[in-house]
Amino acid sequence: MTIAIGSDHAGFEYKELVKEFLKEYEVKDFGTYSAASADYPDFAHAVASAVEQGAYPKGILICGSANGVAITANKHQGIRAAICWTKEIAELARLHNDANVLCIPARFISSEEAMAIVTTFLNTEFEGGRHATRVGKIAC
Ligand SMILES: O=C(CO)[C@H](O)[C@H](O)[C@H](O)COP(=O)(O)O
Repeated sequence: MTIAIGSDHAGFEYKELVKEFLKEYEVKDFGTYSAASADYPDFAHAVASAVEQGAYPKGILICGSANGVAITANKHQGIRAAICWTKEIAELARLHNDANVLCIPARFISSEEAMAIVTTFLNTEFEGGRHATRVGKIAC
């Protein structure tokens, strides 16, 4: 599985750690490529578009609070981007919401917590059933 990843400057360090951590995956990095100040929509739209078009099954976006990248990614019809700050929330985002983009708040969790969230997000399947009915009603 190839994962799409992107961040702004606030998420740059964690993005590099996630890439290192996900050695068993291929990772397509949509930037940013340094810790210099950058605008989160540039990277969130790039990752969201790639996932929406089916080029990658899942994406990971990282900024300071995760709000900016999540708000941006969720503008895309085919995207269900979830802000996750614990692995339990990440598990529910997959089980119940079939989230296809994980949004990590780098300024509010440790790197260890971030890696646990990534692992859970990538290894949890959608539960379907009543949740599929609800997910089907999200698009407007
Ligand atoms: O988009 C965000 C908040 O909604 C992210 O947290 C950004 O990383 C943050 O706004 C960046 O802030 P900075 O003061 O420019 O570093």
